[in-house]
Amino acid sequence: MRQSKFLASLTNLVSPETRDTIARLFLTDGRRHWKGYALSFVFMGIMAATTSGLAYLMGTVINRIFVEQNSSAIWLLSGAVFLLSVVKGFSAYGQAVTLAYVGNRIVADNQKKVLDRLLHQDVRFFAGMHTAEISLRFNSGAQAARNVLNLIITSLGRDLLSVIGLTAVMFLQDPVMALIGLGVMPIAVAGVRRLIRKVRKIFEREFHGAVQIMAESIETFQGIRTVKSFNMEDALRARFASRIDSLERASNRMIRAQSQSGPLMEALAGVAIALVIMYAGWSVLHGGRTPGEFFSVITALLLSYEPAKRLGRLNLDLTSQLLGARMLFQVLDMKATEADEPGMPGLKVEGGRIEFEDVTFGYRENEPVLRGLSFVAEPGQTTALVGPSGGGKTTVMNLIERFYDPESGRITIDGQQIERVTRRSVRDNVSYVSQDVFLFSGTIRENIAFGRPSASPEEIEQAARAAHAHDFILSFAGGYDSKVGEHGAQLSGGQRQRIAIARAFLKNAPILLLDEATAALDSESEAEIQKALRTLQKDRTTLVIAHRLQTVVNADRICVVDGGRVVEWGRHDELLARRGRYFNFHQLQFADQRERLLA
Ligand SMILES: Nc1ncnc2c1ncn2[C@@H]1O[C@H](COP(=O)(O)OP(=O)(O)OP(=O)(O)O)[C@@H](O)[C@H]1O
Repeated sequence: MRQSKFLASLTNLVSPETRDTIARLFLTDGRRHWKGYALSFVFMGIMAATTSGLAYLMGTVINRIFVEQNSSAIWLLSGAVFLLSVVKGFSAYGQAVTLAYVGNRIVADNQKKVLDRLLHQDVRFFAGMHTAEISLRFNSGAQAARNVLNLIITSLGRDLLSVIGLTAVMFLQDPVMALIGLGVMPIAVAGVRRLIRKVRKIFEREFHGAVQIMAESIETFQGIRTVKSFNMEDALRARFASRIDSLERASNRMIRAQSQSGPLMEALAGVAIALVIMYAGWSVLHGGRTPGEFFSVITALLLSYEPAKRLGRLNLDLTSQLLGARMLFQVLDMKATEADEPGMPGLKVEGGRIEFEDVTFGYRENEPVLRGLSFVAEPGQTTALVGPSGGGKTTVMNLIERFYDPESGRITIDGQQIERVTRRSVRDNVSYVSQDVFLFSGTIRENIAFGRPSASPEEIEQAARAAHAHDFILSFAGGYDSKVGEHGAQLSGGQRQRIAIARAFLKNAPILLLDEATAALDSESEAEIQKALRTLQKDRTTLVIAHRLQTVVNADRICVVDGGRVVEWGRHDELLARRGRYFNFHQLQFADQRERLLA
């Protein structure tokens, strides 16, 4: 009972939240690497013992050499001091390297875990959190876990053991002097606790400021063409300057708050040393004490000053790191929003017939985008989705890919409801070629191989030929190994699309989702792409968001999507004859295109 009270009083020094975070870190990363930590603890023990030994020897040096004038002690004692210093140096090295190895492993492990967690999140999650915040959590969170553990381990190992050893030396030499020297410690601890809340608040603000600057800078550089063509540089410069300045002010406030413990510690150490000098001076001069004891205590006190200062600041230094660790845990604790139920079967595609039955879906609650949408895309045929902007065409594609699931209604492929099979199997059977092609920084070869990472160079080339991309790829000096630049910045729009088509050829999935480019390409490029797409569509169930009349005219079925429903469907001529929505839509587009041709 008494012991638990004692423990409670000790743990009351920190908040329950802090306690839980630390406990979790020790039980996970700490436990996993206990051998490494134990080894570094041994090194730290040796360091503490040698430091204390050095302080103890100081007393002997003064008494033997200076008071007793024993010349043989000179060699012995200087040899001992040298030896202790060498051992201390090596153990400091061992401790630093061991801790760094364990720490780097913890960072690497946590980064892998965070990445895994993030990859299990659905598209909705990424739409809700900025890339900058995700990457900051990814980097600083993982580092914070290491920093907390290392701070605590070094404080407990090196600093606390040193303080204990040096305190023992002080007590051995003169208990009264020791008590005077240590009497100031509780005041230091109380002083530091006051600063913690302040540091925490500033850190939170600093983190949000850093996220904002990172987010805006990413957007600025990604959208650099827009920035330049609208002459937005000056406005952006001013906006960045004010954000950066306020982050600078927050960092300064943080340093000020963190350093406020400095003057307090220095003053208290000064008081302790002055009191020891007063007492010791008096007792050496009048009380028959030897100067060696005095020197030993002063040396121990001076040596314990740095580790004691670090111990006093531990809680303060931990504050910001603990917040980082908590952010890490928030990511690690996220439920996988894309987890398939255990034991779910895979999708088995025969023809690839897609059916939407009365599907309702909205990205936000009570804001339906699809309102009871139904249609069928027959196997091996091309079904075109047309309709006004914002009508829900891309949303249909998103649901087939299972980026989102419908609120009600059923989506089936060959009779199997896609919500009842694994996401992986659905995506394995679907190729999506969108109008905004995403290329990863790397080579052209790597970007095509995204369609099937195990593909051989011959298969990659075959896919590129089918996509009418082979010739332009060879026209680059590096051929297939040419770099595409970040997001494919070094390729034209038409070239990027042909790379995307090559990816789809390589993937060879039975279902093809095609989001036709709206942007006008030059006619040669356009013709190449059309040819490539025609080959790609052969024998696949193709669902195409059509912007071109040509695609619509040739489609086996056209579905007019408006207001979240399919309002008309049929072949081109049937729909024209009906003189309904499609007819109007077609007239509008046709007139527009005629105008463009005449211009
Ligand atoms: N990620 C999202 N979060 C919230 N709303 C979205 C999201 N994506 C689309 N929407 C909304 O859903 C509606 C349908 O969008 P969708 O992209 O499906 O239309 P679309 O018919 O493909 O249009 P377009 O022809 O212009 O590409 C729009 O009102 C749009 O604002």
